Amino acid sequence: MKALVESLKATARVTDATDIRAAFAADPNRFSRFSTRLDDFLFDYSKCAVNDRILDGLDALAKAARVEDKRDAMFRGDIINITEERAVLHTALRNRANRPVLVDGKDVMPDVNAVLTAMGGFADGVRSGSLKGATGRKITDVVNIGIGGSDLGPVMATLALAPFHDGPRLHFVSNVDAAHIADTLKLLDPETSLFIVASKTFTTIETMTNAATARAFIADKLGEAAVGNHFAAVSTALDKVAAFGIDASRVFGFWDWVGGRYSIWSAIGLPLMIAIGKENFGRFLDGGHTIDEHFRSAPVRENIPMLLGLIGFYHRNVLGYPSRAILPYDQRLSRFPAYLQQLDMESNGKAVTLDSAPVEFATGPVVWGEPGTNGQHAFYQLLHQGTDIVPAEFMIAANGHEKELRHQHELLIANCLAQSEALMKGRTLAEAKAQLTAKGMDEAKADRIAPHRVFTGNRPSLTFVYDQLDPFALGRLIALYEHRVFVEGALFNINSFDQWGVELGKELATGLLPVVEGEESAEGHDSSTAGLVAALLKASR
Ligand SMILES: O=P(O)(O)OC[C@H]1O[C@](O)(CO)[C@@H](O)[C@@H]1O
Repeated sequence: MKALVESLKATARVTDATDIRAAFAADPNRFSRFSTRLDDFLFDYSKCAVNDRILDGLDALAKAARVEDKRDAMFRGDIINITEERAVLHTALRNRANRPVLVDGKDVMPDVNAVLTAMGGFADGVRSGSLKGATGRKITDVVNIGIGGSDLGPVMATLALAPFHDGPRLHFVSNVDAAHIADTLKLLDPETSLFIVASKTFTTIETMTNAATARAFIADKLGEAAVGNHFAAVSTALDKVAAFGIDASRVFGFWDWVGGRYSIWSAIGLPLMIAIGKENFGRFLDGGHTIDEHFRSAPVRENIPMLLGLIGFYHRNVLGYPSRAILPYDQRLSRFPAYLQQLDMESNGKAVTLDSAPVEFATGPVVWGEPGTNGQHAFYQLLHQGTDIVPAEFMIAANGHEKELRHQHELLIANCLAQSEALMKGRTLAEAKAQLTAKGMDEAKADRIAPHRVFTGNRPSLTFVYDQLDPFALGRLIALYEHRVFVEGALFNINSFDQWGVELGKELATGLLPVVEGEESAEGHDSSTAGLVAALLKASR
């Protein structure tokens, strides 16, 4: 692998692959050669520094890393999450073909379908008003209490699918900061509120603390007996949910083979289903499923998640770019960058291989971003003229939902395309100077100002185009990025499905709580931590 990467570096140096601008000038067909489609879904990677030799090299890399074998092992239900000894089967949750999927010799599909049916019944009941609060009133507000994968997916997707939202209002409480739940409870009438406690493990301190606060809110206002009508839960730990006091008929299970950050397709999607209805939720699963079928069968040069992963690896390990920007030109995807942060960084922010050895490559990059056009007026300065190169990943719908405001959508499209064009083309010193002198600036001043107005160009970007942001398109987009993370993880030879890196901070927080509460001394902690505790205790009222 290392040798193949070195050879790719050499190829990138000696060919003119890295001069994207020149590659466009030399080849009028570059777009059609380096873009691919899945129905209405278009993936353009022509504005990346690739050519056929680079892509062949990446293909060889994928073969050497046995990416396709690893992919098949995932779909088959092999124990690929080796540190937790689990299969990885979020794909079974959207297996609309209903093909048997075996875990320990048992087909999981009947259980998957049974939970989906139960979710549908519950969602219908809440939406229609047949499932009421304890005082007989219809539920108007649903509050999801969860964090990480038990929050980000439903939050992101609910915002994304706002035009399809015809169920009760949704709220999301995740942070242990009391401000989050307090600000939410202020908006609610307890008689018409339903809380969904969403936690795979049902031990996460933030979620359990917020759930206890919500429980007290209902019990205080409506009496202890009302709690049952105002709570539901989503978890793999059904015994712990029962201990919390939520009736089994309002508990929706999933399985240890669904990672938290891959769980939007499971019962964790219940709030989304309540918002948009079970039919639309089904379309969302359909979208994910079409990408699974595509990922499993398309040849590398037509396989969008495979190409996306290979180009991601190329940017990180051949060209050495440390981050990637997710730039949806779709305001309703405003939380998509945050969602991808967890998906990508919790999956591939690792330093040990599957053989428990130090990794030989730079693993997952920093993932960040904001929707356009807002980002243009904030951080795009650095994207265009900063000293780091940040590959940009643009996404845009051909059609907005606001037909009557088509001109605004056209403006959005123009901005999206202009940004990728500007990143690629840039502006030379001569062009900058000519512009200034054309406006009447004298030569000496133009010489001084022009360097500030140079854009080096040759900055890579990818663009996704879809017809319209609907449940199907969103399902596709998420599944696509899930598989990209898989491909990159396979190339890094790491386990993308555990998250031990979040444990140490959790352990230390548990140890620090009695110190912060003033019940234990800070002795044994470093002087900075002890000093900060002392300052906070002194200032606390
Ligand atoms: O659903 P749970 O078990 O409450 O976990 C929430 C989140 O916490 C994490 O384990 C990280 O701390 C994530 O992987 C997960 O999505």
